[in-house]
Amino acid sequence: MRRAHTVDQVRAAEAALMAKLPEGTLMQRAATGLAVAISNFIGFTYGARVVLLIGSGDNGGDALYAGTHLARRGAEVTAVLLSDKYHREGLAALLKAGGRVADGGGASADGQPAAARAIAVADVVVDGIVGIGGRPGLKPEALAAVKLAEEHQVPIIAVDIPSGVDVDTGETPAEHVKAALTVTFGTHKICHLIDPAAAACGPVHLVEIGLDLPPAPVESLQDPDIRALYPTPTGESDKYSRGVLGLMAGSTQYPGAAVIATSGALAGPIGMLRYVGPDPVAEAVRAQHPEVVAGEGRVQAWAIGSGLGDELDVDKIRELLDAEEPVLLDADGLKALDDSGDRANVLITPHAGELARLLGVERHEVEAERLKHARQAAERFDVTVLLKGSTTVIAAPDGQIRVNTNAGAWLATAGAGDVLAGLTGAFLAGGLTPIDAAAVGAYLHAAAANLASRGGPITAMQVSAHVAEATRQVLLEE
Ligand SMILES: NC(=O)C1=CN([C@@H]2O[C@H](COP(=O)(O)OP(=O)(O)OC[C@H]3O[C@@H](n4cnc5c(N)ncnc54)[C@H](O)[C@@H]3O)[C@@H](O)[C@H]2O)[C@@H](O)CC1
Ligand SMILES: Nc1ncnc2c1ncn2[C@@H]1O[C@H](COP(=O)(O)OP(=O)(O)O)[C@@H](O)[C@H]1O
Ligand SMILES: [K+]
Repeated sequence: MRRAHTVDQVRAAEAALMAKLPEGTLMQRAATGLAVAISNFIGFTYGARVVLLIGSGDNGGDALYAGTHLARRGAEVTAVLLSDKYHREGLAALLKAGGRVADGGGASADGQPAAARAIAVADVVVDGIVGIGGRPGLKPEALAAVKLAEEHQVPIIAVDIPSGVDVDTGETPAEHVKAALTVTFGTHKICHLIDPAAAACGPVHLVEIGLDLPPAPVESLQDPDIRALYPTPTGESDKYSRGVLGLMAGSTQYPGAAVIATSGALAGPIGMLRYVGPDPVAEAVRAQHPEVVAGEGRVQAWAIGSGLGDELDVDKIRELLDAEEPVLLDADGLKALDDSGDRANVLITPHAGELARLLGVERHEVEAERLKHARQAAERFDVTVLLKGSTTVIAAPDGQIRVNTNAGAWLATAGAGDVLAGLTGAFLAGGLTPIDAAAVGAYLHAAAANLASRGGPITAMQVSAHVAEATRQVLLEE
């Protein structure tokens, strides 16, 4: 499990730990881990050219002490001070180890400010501008230094967070660093998991510093968590006890959606699938998937909505929403959602455009503030929300958040959402709660896509065809 905590939680845990340790211990732990990560990233230390962008807080202190370690091992370390306020002891240590300070203003022999020259030829720039104390955006001097690194294609390693992003929401309302690697301390922060900020982090490397943390408001499940949650059949299982899913998807307008959602559902943990829809569509489904039973009957959960188009029986869907069995509501089916009734067993799977319509806002607003809007919808409709996109945000009505970050961009292909609806519906039918079904479904969907893609284009049917192998890898790995 990857866990992300809020800034306030991190600060409280840090204060509790600092009270027990000699002064400066935590920063030394952070800086040592950071120095190792920088060395590993560059691939060598002796002679490496490292520029540190130093802001006014402890984030700059981390960078200065990491630079000190590197300078002691023969790196050419240059600090660029972006503010009159900076970590004095950190800079003194760096200078003592042979590092230097480059002035942003004063021109050197070739007429360029020394800072600009150092950045242009650096192997790596370290972003110690701001950490968890930062507000979104970059001040002009910081922005200029960051732009220069980008212009010269010098990779930036972010200390704790890419400066300029909103740490607790993952929003990026202003200019920010785009890191090749982020080295964080103690726990993940929310911006490491939620787009668009997550995309600005690059890979995130966590350095343990010994914080004792409360339960995390945002979690991201990994292989062992999926293994623990998966409803694996036992010797006692039969096709009914494994779960039967009712699927209401596809239409004469979009028959393919029914076939694709079926392929997703059959790749899940269920023992049987009942398809409910127009006869010609049911025929198409059975032609591809002869194991499917057509027509209504007893089910443990419903997946409703993918590709229904205009052929939407709103009354019927509302009846099922009001019934006891859990319901996954996707795509066109979302038009039947209203904010009345007990919906604790309902999971909705909108993309940003569909969530925008539900909330009466613009799509770009949802994309910019994904966490906020997923939470809002969960609260307002009393449902669990799985918001699709490059990172999938799952919000439960009780405030729990899960994020799935393992999807590659090749998954953005027509019909991939239908596969997800079928597959995730199958986990509801297999007995998982809406939030667990959503997390396991999204994870295995993305893992299957990665297996199918291996860096190249894929179709939705190829995604479902790889779910079994992705599942096997997760279940058998130890
Ligand atoms: N909290 C922890 O558990 C630990 C924190 N450490 C480091 O300390 C950092 C937090 O240090 P601080 O609390 O000093 O905060 P920061 O280093 O994030 O700096 C905050 C300062 O920057 C200024 N500032 C805010 N937004 C700005 C912006 N957009 N542009 C320019 N200046 C801005 C503020 O006025 C404030 O003085 C962490 O991110 C981490 O790097 C580590 O040393 C180890 C442990
Ligand atoms: N940039 C991206 N990177 C990774 N996954 C993505 C990206 N964009 C979309 N996805 C995923 O691809 C799927 C697309 O679903 P959806 O938008 O419903 O498409 P469709 O309706 O064509 O099936 C979802 O699982 C979504 O999370
Ligand atoms: K930073």
